[in-house]
Amino acid sequence: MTAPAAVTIDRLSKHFGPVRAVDDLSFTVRPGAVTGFLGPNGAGKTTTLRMLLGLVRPTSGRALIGDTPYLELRQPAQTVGASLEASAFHPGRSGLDHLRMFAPQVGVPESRCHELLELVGLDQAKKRRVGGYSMGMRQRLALAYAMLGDPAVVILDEPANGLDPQGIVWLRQLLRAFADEGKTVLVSSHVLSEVQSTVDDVVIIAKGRLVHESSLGDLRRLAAPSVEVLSPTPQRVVELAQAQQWRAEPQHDGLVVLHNADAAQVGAAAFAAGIELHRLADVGVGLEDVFLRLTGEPTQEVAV
Ligand SMILES: Nc1ncnc2c1ncn2[C@@H]1O[C@H](COP(=O)(O)OP(=O)(O)OP(=O)(O)O)[C@@H](O)[C@H]1O
Repeated sequence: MTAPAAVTIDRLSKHFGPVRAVDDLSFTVRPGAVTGFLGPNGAGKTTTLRMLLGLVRPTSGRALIGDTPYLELRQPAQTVGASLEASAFHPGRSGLDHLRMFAPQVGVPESRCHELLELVGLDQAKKRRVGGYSMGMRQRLALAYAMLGDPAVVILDEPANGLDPQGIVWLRQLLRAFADEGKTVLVSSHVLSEVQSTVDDVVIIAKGRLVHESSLGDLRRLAAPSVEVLSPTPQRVVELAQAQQWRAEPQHDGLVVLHNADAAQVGAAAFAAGIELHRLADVGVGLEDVFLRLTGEPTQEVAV
């Protein structure tokens, strides 16, 4: 593996005619961690990754591996491993043939192809034509392809697509092992819940722009708890909230939603203040809600 390198996206833009697919985007991805690159469909993730890999020319800005644009890397396959399109394999060739053809370019012996096919769980299927592979098997092959040169930077576009639950656990462990080795791992997804047990850091974009960049822990802290309170005296609940510095959102028929508080705190404070409550329930804001709020996606469009 070459020396670890960070990925830097610096004021990157790509316009397709009137469409601002990526719009003045900046963020960094550090070595030794798994970073989730998140955003709803059409947010600009793939376009960003394609620019990072020199496949699309930016309208403006820079995308760097370490301090070098991809196209100027001296040993690209040993530096960056990417799987952008798991469906781009030739259907008539076997998984093994795909790796074998790529191996001389990467400068690795054929034994490395077998080693990787075993690592991704395709040992039994390596001589079968890729046309007969499932989506999950293609994802595994794409991963083997990306890892052939033991790159320091690993970029995977929606790698969990098509994987079954066991496959997702396997992928999570593999990405963790890569990060533990010091690799820079960038994984895109349009579903936060799919990667929330895998990633250390998150970069969230919407409509081509950065909306959030932090550790997953910091994102979790944004998912503050909320409580639903039903009272015959909602005004007193609002006053209590003001005194306690909770944000209150009065609803209808005596219902008030309090933010940054949990049911135990509200119950105790209402009891101490002698406020009658008819209902008290935690309605915590989950991570996915925070993601939807940040990306401006209406909740009802979320598939469950
Ligand atoms: N070659 C192109 N020509 C015109 N518009 C494009 C092109 N490539 C992407 N776009 C547009 O740019 C925007 C961002 O697309 P992109 O594929 O980068 O998003 P994404 O976040 O990867 O989405 P998804 O999760 O659906 O893959 C979309 O509006 C898309 O239609």
